[in-house]
Parts: sequence; structure tokens; C-alpha cells
Amino acid sequence: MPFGVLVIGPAGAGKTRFCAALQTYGDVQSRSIHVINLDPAAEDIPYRTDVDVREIVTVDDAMAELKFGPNGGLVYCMEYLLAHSEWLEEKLLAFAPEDTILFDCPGQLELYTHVPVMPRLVALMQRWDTRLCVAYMMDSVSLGEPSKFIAGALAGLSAMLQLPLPRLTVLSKTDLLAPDVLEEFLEIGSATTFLQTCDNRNTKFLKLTTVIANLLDDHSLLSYVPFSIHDEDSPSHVLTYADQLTQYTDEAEVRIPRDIEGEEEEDPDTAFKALMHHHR
Ligand SMILES: Nc1nc2c(ncn2[C@@H]2O[C@H](COP(=O)(O)OP(=O)(O)OP(=O)(O)O)[C@@H](O)[C@H]2O)c(=O)[nH]1
Repeated sequence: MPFGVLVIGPAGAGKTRFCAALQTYGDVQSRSIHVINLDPAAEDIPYRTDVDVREIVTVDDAMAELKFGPNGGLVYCMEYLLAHSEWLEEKLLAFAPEDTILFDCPGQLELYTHVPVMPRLVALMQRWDTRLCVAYMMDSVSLGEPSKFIAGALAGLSAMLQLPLPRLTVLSKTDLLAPDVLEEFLEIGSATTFLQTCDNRNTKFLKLTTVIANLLDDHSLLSYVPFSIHDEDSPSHVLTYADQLTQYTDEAEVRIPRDIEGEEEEDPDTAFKALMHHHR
């Protein structure tokens, strides 16, 4: 049974670039990482898609032919996928047990909070023996203001409540944060304390934000994994967490770095760093 990570989060949080960076890392490490695009509205995908929902349905077609708006069209497409789940099952059956599959999901959080389509899809995939976890992408911009932080964390919490899976919260685009801000945030390890350190707190809602922050702490929502497409160590950190969540390493074979033809065997980390540098 393959191991899958559902990559979810608001539009623009960095899901697609995250999948691309992990796939590149997998190429260098000779770890088989596949990406499945589950976003029927996706454009310009920067990774190799092994499976793409747009093969069977697209939001553009739903809008043109059935006169849906963009959000209604998306819900229609995901329900269409659910109704034709044998297509996805067949694709998933083709993967090997040691494969890692990243599901690049649509960004509209309504899909995880208002309609039952994603929980149903998850239940089906579990029935097909795919071990899953969720990576919720939270944009680092959320650390800029207490209200953004609360909104981002609660959006993640509400999506995760619908998906009964082990989860990790990825703090994306950390290269955009001042290094001391990131370091301090990760060191604090408590939403309540973090909000107390913010200068720009809205005193009107102080009691409310404190209660919410306590709730976040109780649910360990501050155990973030930092991620940046410009940091070559990020993919391995995230994969280590995800592997632990799904016990990937119990079954996967230990892999030997790929020998580049005619060249001396290269240290995979060095090769990955070179590749990432090249992509910048
Ligand atoms: N600086 C920086 N920019 C990033 C990073 N990750 C993504 N971005 C940028 O953020 C924007 C959105 O990234 P995507 O990966 O397309 O985000 P998404 O969550 O897939 O977006 P949707 O497909 O709209 O849901 C793009 O302009 C990326 O170049 C990062 O780690 N650092």
C-alpha cells in the first residue's frame, strides 16, 4: 500500500511549489515521489504529474457546459471525481508499496468544511489501503498579525476536523520571514505566548484571542514544520515528519543514492543543493 500526503491549504499558500520541491528532492535521493494533481482548475503545473484529475474533468468545462461559477464548478468536479472513483482507484493500484504520493489539492477551503466530498474521498482511499496523512500549508504571512495568525490556524483546524488523519502543519514561505522572527516563533512553541509577544494586538478582542490561543495550544497546533522552496533542507525535514506519521520507514527499503552515469557517485544532499540552487 502506497503512502500518501494530502497537501491542503488556502489558495496561494504554496501547495504546488511544495509538491514540486519534494518531487525534485525525491529525484535526487532516488526516492520514488509521485504527484497527483487533484485540482480540476490547476494551470501551469511545475511538476511531473503521474495522475491528473483534469484527464476526466475540468472546472473550465463545468463552467462552459453546465454554466457553473468557479466555486460551484469546483464542487461539481470533485463530486464527479467521487462518482468516478474507480478511475482514481485504478491509478492508485498501479503504485508500488514504497511509493510516496503527494496529492496536490484545490485551495478552496469550503471543500473541507462545507461539503462532504473530501472526507468521502479520504474514506475511499483508506479502503483501498492507502496510508494517508494531511499536510496543511499555512503561509508565513500569518505570523505578521495576531488576527491573521488566528484565522490561518483556525482554518487549518476546521479543515482537519473533517479529515480524520494524522496531520502536520507546514509553515510555508519561511524565506520571507526575518530569520529571528522564525526562530523566535519556533522556539516559543505556544500560541498564547506568541500572541503575547505581538505588539499589534487588538485589545478589543484580547480575551477572545487568548481563549482561542489556549485552544490551539491544547491541540498542539503550534507544532509547525518550516518550509521554503529556497531551503534545500526543507523537503527532508517535512518528509521525516510525514514518514513518522504514516510509519513509511517500516516498510520502505533503504535506498542507495543514484549513481550518475559515468560520474563519481555524488552525495545526494550535495546534488539536491546544487539542483535547488539551479532552480533559483
Ligand atoms: N518566497 C517564496 N515564495 C513561494 C514559496 N512557495 C510558493 N511561493 C510562491 O507563492 C505563490 C503561490 O504558490 P503555489 O505553490 O502556486 O500556491 P498554491 O497553494 O498551490 O496555490 P493555488 O493553486 O492557487 O491553491 C507562487 O507565486 C509561488 O512562487 C516559498 O517557499 N517561498
